[in-house]
Amino acid sequence: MIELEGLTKRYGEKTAVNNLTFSVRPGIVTGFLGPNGAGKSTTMRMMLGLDNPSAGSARIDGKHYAQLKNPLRHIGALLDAKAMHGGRSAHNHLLCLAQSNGIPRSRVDEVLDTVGLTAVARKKAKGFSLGMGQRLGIAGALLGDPQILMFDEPVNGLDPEGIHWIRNLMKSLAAGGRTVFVSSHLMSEMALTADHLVVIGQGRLLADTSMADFIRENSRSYVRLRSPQRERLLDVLHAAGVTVVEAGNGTLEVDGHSAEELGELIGSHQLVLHELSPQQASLEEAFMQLTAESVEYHAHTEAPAAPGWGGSWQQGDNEKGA
Ligand SMILES: Nc1ncnc2c1ncn2[C@@H]1O[C@H](COP(=O)(O)OP(=O)(O)OP(=O)(O)O)[C@@H](O)[C@H]1O
Repeated sequence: MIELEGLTKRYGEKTAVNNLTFSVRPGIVTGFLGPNGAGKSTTMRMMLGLDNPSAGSARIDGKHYAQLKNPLRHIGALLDAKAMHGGRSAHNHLLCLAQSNGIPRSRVDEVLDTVGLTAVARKKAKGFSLGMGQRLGIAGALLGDPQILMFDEPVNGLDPEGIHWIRNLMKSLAAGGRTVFVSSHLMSEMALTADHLVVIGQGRLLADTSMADFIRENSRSYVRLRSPQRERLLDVLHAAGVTVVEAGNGTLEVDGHSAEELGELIGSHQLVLHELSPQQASLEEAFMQLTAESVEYHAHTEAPAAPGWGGSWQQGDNEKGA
């Protein structure tokens, strides 16, 4: 269990993390979301005792990180996969970690096997691809067989097979009763992995809720209808007091009624339907909706773009090339 209480971090005038209070519970995967610069990494660093809070506290199993006797046995973390001695082999990197943390050396081969790096265990880490580096970082997090795992952008640089692997790894760690806390900007991946979400924006807590509730509360759900008897269908819906939005291409959208209710109503008038489908927004849409106000770095989309080119247009770029 991780518990934050009023956690705050100020850098001069800038409040990077602002009075965060939430808990990360065992047995589920908790996703940690926020736009760039929202304060996710700073929060994670404070949880691991790498940064001192300006106010408030972060507790790991009831203790500050610095009070943990064998920290790697309590919490394993992947923060920055590149933060390792590149001249060491994967095996030696993990062996050093094990020896300095009272972890049996037998764990080194076990975790190398878990992350699929056994074949390259004697190769120097500096020659590793981004994805291999991520796997080695994850091996380091698993080394002490901790009950709590924290991953900052773990799928960075991983190929589809690697992404699938880390998703299953996190789910199985949680299913085994561990606490799993993971940040990612890949919303589609987060939607498949996390059960619970903590969302922050400009350092403040915006949501602490289940994935299903988050999507429901921050997006519009509606039912999409298509019928070759469109005019008659509109008459039936209007007569029943149902508000309909015409979405183009003959498609109708209805808010506030379930697909079951609409199906019963339309069926009772013996109308033909080509589509009756409940629509739920994606996590990405719900996230954009919630965080729209707190995005720190917006791209400029107002600038005129060259025909057929979707990027932003800056005068300077043109001048440089002239
Ligand atoms: N050492 C520091 N000194 C000054 N400002 C900092 C420092 N570390 C972070 N910040 C600022 O604090 C804010 C939060 O940064 P942080 O890296 O925690 O955000 P993040 O949510 O992890 O972002 P990203 O998704 O881009 O990784 C940013 O505005 C950042 O510029």
